[in-house]
Amino acid sequence: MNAFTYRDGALAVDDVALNTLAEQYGTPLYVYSATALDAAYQAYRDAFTGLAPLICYAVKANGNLAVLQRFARLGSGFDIVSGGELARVLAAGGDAGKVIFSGVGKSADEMRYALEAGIRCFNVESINELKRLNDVAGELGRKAPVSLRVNPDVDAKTHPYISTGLKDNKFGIAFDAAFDAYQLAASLPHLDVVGIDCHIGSQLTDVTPLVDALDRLLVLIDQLAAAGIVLKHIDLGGGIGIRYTDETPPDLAAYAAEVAKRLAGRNLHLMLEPGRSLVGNAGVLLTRVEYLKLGEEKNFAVVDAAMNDLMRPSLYSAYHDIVTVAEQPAAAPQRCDVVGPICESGDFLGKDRELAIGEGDLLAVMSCGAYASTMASNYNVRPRAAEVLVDGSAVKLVRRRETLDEILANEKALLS
Ligand SMILES: Cc1ncc(COP(=O)(O)O)c(C=O)c1O
Ligand SMILES: N[C@@H](CCCC[NH3+])C(=O)O
Repeated sequence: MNAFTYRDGALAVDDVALNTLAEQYGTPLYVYSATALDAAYQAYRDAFTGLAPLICYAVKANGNLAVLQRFARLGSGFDIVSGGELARVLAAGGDAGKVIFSGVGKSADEMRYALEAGIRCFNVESINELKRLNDVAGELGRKAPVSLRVNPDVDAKTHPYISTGLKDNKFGIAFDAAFDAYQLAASLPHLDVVGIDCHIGSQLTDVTPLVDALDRLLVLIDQLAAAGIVLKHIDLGGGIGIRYTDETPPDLAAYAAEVAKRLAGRNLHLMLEPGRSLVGNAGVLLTRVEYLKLGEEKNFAVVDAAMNDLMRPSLYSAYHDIVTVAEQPAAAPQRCDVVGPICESGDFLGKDRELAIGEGDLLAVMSCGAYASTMASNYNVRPRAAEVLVDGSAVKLVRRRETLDEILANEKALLS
């Protein structure tokens, strides 16, 4: 189901035409569909029914508080990678008892914060992190629940920047070193070894590598059990891809069936950390054409959104569909690069797109619910865009457009 469809001549989400949102809130503007968020979460629930997994939404994909609140109300847990993300989850009413903390560089302060908040589990990524966590938990007189993130060395077959489960990636504890790491963890007095996890990469269109990783973890789980280290949960990470253009996203039910087959008869609670697949197609970025620059070699549509708003095309050459909000625009179609106002040649949202546009027209950059606003910056002193959440006919502003005062305030206060 696509949440964004043409209705009465304009692209709309639920009962709301996107041009009315652009007029009211200005552009660039992120628009999210509450219905699509709920549907994506429910799709996981339905596919994995029977396994009753704890779904820990990966906050890094989209940390807007309204999005987190929506998932929290549906019963979701959260996968975080920083103290900042934990603060967001708590501010949104998320349950600390359903939070897992991933990431290779947890600071002692972040560990303290998470321990005091009472999170569910630390996904530990190195021996030295185990030792640090043991020390911090000891200082607080607590036991830290831990899972080891095992790097299964399987090829997720995705973009090299978002592949995480190979030997030469920085993530996790090497498969061959994991058994010894567990023995160390079990011997440390302030750690409680509860689980195992892996996350091999993002935007996967084939579940085979995920299932291969699961098979590898199960071998280790059995070796550990034989040595008296009995784990309570297995966390398979995220990684399920979405359709940006012509990809076929994996079938969740088929993935769940493979997992169920392998977990049958084992006393292991399943956890998942989906990010992109819960939010990616629940959002678009609205932007207006400022100028058309028609040239001999190339045409450019200079729009008011840029790489600071949406970094994925510049960073990964990622493809996002770009469509006119008007269903039948007046202009004749022409081929152009859709570029932003930033002083970088890499500042583009799309290349060689056939678009029927004139200056002032409104465009929607599709599939912008994940890794879009969260990766935004103030480069070229551009304010972060506003964000709205549409639910049926209700529209809620969930992030104001940043003001220049807000951007300047920090340093201004320190000027002498
Ligand atoms: C540890 C961890 N968990 C979960 C995710 C979410 O991944 P995705 O958005 O591909 O579902 C990521 C990001 O790749 C991650 O690094
Ligand atoms: N930021 C990446 C995904 C990174 C996943 C984090 N481990 C993207 O936009 O596709």
